[in-house]
Amino acid sequence: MLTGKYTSQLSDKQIEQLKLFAQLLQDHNKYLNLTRITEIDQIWTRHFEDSLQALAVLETLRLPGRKNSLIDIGSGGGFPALVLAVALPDWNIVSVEATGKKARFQHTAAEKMGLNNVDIYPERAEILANQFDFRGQFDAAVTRAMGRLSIISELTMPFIKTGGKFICWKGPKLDQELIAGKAAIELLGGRDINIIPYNLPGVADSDYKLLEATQVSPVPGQYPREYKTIKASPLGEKT
Ligand SMILES: C[S@@+](CC[C@H](N)C(=O)[O-])C[C@H]1O[C@@H](n2cnc3c(N)ncnc32)[C@H](O)[C@@H]1O
Repeated sequence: MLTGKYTSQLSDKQIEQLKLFAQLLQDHNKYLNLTRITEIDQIWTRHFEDSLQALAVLETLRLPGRKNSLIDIGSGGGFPALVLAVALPDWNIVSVEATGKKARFQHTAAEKMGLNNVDIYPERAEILANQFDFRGQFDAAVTRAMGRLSIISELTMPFIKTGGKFICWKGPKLDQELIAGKAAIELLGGRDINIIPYNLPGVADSDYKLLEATQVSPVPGQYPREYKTIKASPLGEKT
């Protein structure tokens, strides 16, 4: 398996957990369609090492004597939620995935990996975001491969506490999405947008970026709107 900056820092136990996760992904992918990436080195780089890029930002949120919390919106086969749950055993991780069979796969995988710091919800983000014990409760809300910035910010930011972080993984399309995305993030109470470029081992000409923003005030109560409205008139975009 091909390791990178973050996967090479994992303990033996964490490596065993991720090896098992890779095996489960390969086995279940045959009928669940969890990922297009099925070759082992590619799983380690494009899924595991990629998911761990958020550690650079998450480590800045740690406060002594208290458990941090993170929510992943649209986690699919478990990225980045389960990978971060392996790397951050002292964090509470919540994984939200609308498709029941993918959420069930994550449940099986988390159990087999012996993870007791992750809860998986087969639910839509825009429903959970209005529930008292989810709204504004998390130190970080993250999302990967979930679509345009102007849409995912509305689905993800309502979960973040004031002072917490919004983090999303982006590729070359970020440049086209950035003006509207920034406007959306600011409408939703986010500031200090920072873009962190990164490379993955063995991936030539990669143009990957992590976008982070700080939640400086609560998301206004009218957001998130219904999904069809979010899609029809994304925040910050001219429609
Ligand atoms: C392209 S996949 C990305 C999965 C994973 N984050 C990854 O990086 O591989 C997007 C996932 O988001 C889920 N999804 C889409 N809209 C959602 C919503 N409103 N709430 C929760 N999950 C959602 C879909 O079911 C799908 O599994």
